[in-house]
Amino acid sequence: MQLPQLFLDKMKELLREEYEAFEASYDNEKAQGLRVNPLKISAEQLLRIAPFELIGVPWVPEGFYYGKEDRPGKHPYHEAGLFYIQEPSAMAVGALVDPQPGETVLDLCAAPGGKTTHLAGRMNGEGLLIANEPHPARAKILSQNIERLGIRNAVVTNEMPDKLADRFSAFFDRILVDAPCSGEGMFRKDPDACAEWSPEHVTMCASRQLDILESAARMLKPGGRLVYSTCTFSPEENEGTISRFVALHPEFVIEDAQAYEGFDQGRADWTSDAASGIGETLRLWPHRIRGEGHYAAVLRKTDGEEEPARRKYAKGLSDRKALKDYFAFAEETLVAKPSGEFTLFGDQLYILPAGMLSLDQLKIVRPGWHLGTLKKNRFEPSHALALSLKANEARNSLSLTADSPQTLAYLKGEALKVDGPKGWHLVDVDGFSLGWGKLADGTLKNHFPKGLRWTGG
Ligand SMILES: C[S@@+](CC[C@H](N)C(=O)[O-])C[C@H]1O[C@@H](n2cnc3c(N)ncnc32)[C@H](O)[C@@H]1O
Repeated sequence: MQLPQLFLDKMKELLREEYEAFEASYDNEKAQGLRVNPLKISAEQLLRIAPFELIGVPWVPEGFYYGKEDRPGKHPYHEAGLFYIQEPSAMAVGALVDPQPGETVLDLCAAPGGKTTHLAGRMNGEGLLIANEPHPARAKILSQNIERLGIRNAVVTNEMPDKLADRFSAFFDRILVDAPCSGEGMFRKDPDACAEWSPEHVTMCASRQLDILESAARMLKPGGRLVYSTCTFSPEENEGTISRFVALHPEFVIEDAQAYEGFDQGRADWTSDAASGIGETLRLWPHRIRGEGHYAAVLRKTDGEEEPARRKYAKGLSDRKALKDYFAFAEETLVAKPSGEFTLFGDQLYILPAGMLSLDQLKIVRPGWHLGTLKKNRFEPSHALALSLKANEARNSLSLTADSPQTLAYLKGEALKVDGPKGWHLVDVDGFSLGWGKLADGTLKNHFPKGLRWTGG
């Protein structure tokens, strides 16, 4: 592939004796990975049932390489949210954030959701996860991935970081800034990143990264953890950005990020005025590990303003009479009824994650766990609700197997001939929910979303 000559010249000067191995890595086969979704299945179980060969990624227990010929993204298990296709070096970042169940966590540059879904898996449905993405179309894809993975406790916002910071000052236990960058580690995957590259673009990215970190700093609680990552190699956007940030914010210290065999350290000699501790940050190189490359820094906020004494929290619906059709649906269809603070966005019904602040004046793509639509005199469950349920959590289900023609027909949006009681049925593949169908007179009407339906043979 044709890489920008100025980029190659720069890497040669930086990497010296390692440069040849770095350049040669572009001719190697691309490492392809998937990360198991613990909200649905354990790694051991996926290894037992997956029809493709999976080999563990050494630095994350949830991560696996799959083979060149395999297409896990085109398997029904992908539709059931059992895993997320993710570049293996990117998996190191979620592990560094290390969120715990019950915490308050922000993913500030989140689309398409590789890291958000990793964080959500580690939080195990407990606590509040806010995933933000300023580009509207990308925020929608992020929201769809949250839905497919069955995540209940995430809110998706579509804001610029400074606008969020005005609402969420000193609010989060952990924040991830997976910053927009010049994408030098994406050149093999994304030809646009290669075409867009220029020294000026690198400088522009570095300045934007510092702005984003400024907002992140305001939103972190004292004692909180901030993880910064990029998929680029340029020192300006890595050691440079972090050193400038720490110089402006003495209340932040760089912590030792856990390195695995093959990981390299941040280079103090690649930036002027390197922050103390820059050598504790991580560089992942495509010629040293099986992955495209990444940079990551872990910082701790040691001091700063505490949470404001008074906060405005999001309020649930007080008039539950408006939800009578939903309650009737839940009674008839669900074994365990979702509980929490209900909220309506137009006719869309959600449950707010506990501890969510007021959503007023913010652009919200997903205010929480999406239950469905209040229609005239009836309730229609959402795809998100289906994917967040275990097969045995619905009173009626239709169990299919991955290789059955009915599964393919269902994913294509066809109606199925089925015997059983009238009403909503949760369709599952090998015990993992896939979507809804509504049964009447021996025909299951297909409610797999139109935009997700499989086309072709
Ligand atoms: C490296 S990507 C994030 C990848 C994502 N974390 C994942 O793992 O799937 C950076 C994201 O930041 C978004 N972005 C661009 N400008 C931004 C800004 N000023 N503030 C926050 N995010 C921004 C981009 O649209 C892009 O989706």
